[in-house]
Amino acid sequence: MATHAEQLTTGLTAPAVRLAGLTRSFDGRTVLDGIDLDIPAGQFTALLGHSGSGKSTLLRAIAGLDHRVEGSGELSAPARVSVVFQDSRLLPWCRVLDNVLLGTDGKEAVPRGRAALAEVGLAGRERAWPNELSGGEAQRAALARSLVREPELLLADEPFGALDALTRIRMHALLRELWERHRPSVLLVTHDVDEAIVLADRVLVLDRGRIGLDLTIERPHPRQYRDPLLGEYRERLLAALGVTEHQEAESHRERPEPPDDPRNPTHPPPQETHQ
Ligand SMILES: Nc1ncnc2c1ncn2[C@@H]1O[C@H](COP(=O)(O)OP(=O)(O)OP(=O)(O)O)[C@@H](O)[C@H]1O
Repeated sequence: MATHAEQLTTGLTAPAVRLAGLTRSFDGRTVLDGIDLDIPAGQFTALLGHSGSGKSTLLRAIAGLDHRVEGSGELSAPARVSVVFQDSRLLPWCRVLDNVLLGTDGKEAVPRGRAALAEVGLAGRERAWPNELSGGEAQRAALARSLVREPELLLADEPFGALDALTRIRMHALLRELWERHRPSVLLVTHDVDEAIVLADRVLVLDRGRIGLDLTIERPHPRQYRDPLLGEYRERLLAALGVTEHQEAESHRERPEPPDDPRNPTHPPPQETHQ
């Protein structure tokens, strides 16, 4: 198993991520059971799985945050990796721009930070404190913080999981737009089948420590949430998760009717939830 330092020196290779026999156990319980996976450079991939199936464990291993990954696995990742979590992890004592610039240096960092904030729709909020931001705005700032590092690989662990449904839909559009502009490889961990199908070009299902389904979504973007041609993918993913349509609908009953085009919501702009 390569150390993360070794991984960092490997630079950008194709594929962006290559896992071979990746294994992780906790107290003798195997969570990741010899995972083989290539993620080509520039691909937008989503990872679905039940709670506790090991999605975050896999993401942490790829990010180099877990040094106890076992097995004869080989893990290569590109040099610049950014991770976005469900909570924005902004430092409360730093203004928004300073949060975005954390860990960067050089005189060009400040304009890059400002540009990243503008890209996520937070121009003018540079001097705000994190507690003055809504949940959605804080996640926008977290995305700006990851963008400023110009990542070759963006790892996102349920980045929209704590947001209300309308804000989530707007963030889907934003993330996809950012991907189209910068083309990093993306691995998005999510519980939300629709989020995976609308955003990603490939959806993986993690099941009993292995990749149980590896599905390429062949529909052009922007995708419409109610596109009947996405229905077949949805059914296959739900079947792989062992979930019925009814159970899935019950799991997020609060979800509003989605707009047909996520970039052009027909709903009035929602007020993003304050933390
Ligand atoms: N540091 C740890 N020590 C012990 N067990 C752990 C640790 N980290 C994860 N686990 C266990 O590994 C399993 C997978 O956890 P993980 O967080 O990767 O799942 P997940 O698919 O991301 O779940 P969720 O969707 O609920 O976030 C769980 O059973 C969890 O309890």
